[in-house]
Amino acid sequence: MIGVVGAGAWGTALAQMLASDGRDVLLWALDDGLAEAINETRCNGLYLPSADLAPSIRATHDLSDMEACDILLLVTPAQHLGSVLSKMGSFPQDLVLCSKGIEQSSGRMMNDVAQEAAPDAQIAVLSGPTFAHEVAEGLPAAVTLACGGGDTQWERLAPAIARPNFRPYYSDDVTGAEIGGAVKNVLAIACGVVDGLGLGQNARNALITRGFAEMLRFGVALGGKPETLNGLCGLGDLVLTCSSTSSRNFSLGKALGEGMSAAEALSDKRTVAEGAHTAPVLRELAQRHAISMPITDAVNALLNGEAARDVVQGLLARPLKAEGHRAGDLGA
Ligand SMILES: NC(=O)C1=CN([C@@H]2O[C@H](COP(=O)(O)OP(=O)(O)OC[C@H]3O[C@@H](n4cnc5c(N)ncnc54)[C@H](O)[C@@H]3O)[C@@H](O)[C@H]2O)C=CC1
Ligand SMILES: O=C(CO)COP(=O)(O)O
Repeated sequence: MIGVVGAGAWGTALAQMLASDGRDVLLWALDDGLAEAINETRCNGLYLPSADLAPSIRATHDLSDMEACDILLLVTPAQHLGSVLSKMGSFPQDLVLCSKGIEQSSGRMMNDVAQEAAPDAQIAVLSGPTFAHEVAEGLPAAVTLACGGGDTQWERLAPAIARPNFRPYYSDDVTGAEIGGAVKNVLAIACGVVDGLGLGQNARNALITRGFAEMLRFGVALGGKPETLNGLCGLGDLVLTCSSTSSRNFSLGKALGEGMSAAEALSDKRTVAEGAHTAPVLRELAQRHAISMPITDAVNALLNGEAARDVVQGLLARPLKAEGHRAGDLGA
């Protein structure tokens, strides 16, 4: 049986997608009341109210129930993955990371967090342009499934996860896949700001393109492959998240651009805008590796309370330079 750890919007949507052909799915919810409500009403009213959940999904609040699963999809917010895994007694062979972020307290990617908790498990990363509500509706989507265990892990996971409208593409680049998902959330905040300030579509697409250059510089410097970042979990997810108010990160940026204070915009604690948590640690890592990431710096300035117009002005006033970059080039 396949298990999904985390019953937010994405965990619930993945459970619904996996159960679409009648297969059993066990969904772990942090909140006892939520697990009960899902089992009784077939609805996750807190995080994905629009979906009428399939009968083969069963929710539980008891993490030890997840030990019955032979594959676990991990879908907690990035900052909570370590604490949830530390409460689990044993793990199956395959752990599939679906969270998008970097652990603030340690600067570690989710892969390192999971590998420490479960040293014998093989880690894969599922990431791509996938708004939860669309996947839950059964609309077509494609993702990168980066398998640390290579071809043999892919052969186990692909048939367990693929469905007619949900297409995983194989990669062996766990690092690149993780970096794409984590960095695009920070860049989506910047694109939301441009929208909130009414700066137009030219500006937004300039920011997406220059943001992608940042993602590529950072990803390659940390060991990811350019072709991974050019794919669904990098460019694909960046374009989706930077173009729609369905994104919590884009919406957070938009609110900042419209004049809301960072403190107020961050006060919704129920749903997660991962970019706000990843931005400071991403900046720290970039500085440590001497990688130029001006848009990431700008998002940090915004989250620290600097006025949106001043931050944008600062980006536009940077010295003029060549656009092209080579893989491995850390300069801007
Ligand atoms: N919503 C989406 O469309 C997508 C989300 N993701 C990623 O999936 C991850 C989870 O996001 P969502 O499901 O959207 O979350 P959400 O914003 O819908 O819900 C918040 C989740 O955080 C959990 N939570 C809060 N405090 C916690 C704690 N102390 N320990 C453990 N869990 C805690 C809640 O139980 C809930 O599951 C994020 O990393 C996100 O970037 C990835 C792809 C799509
Ligand atoms: O990761 C996502 C789409 O691929 C969801 O983006 P948000 O977390 O910004 O809503």
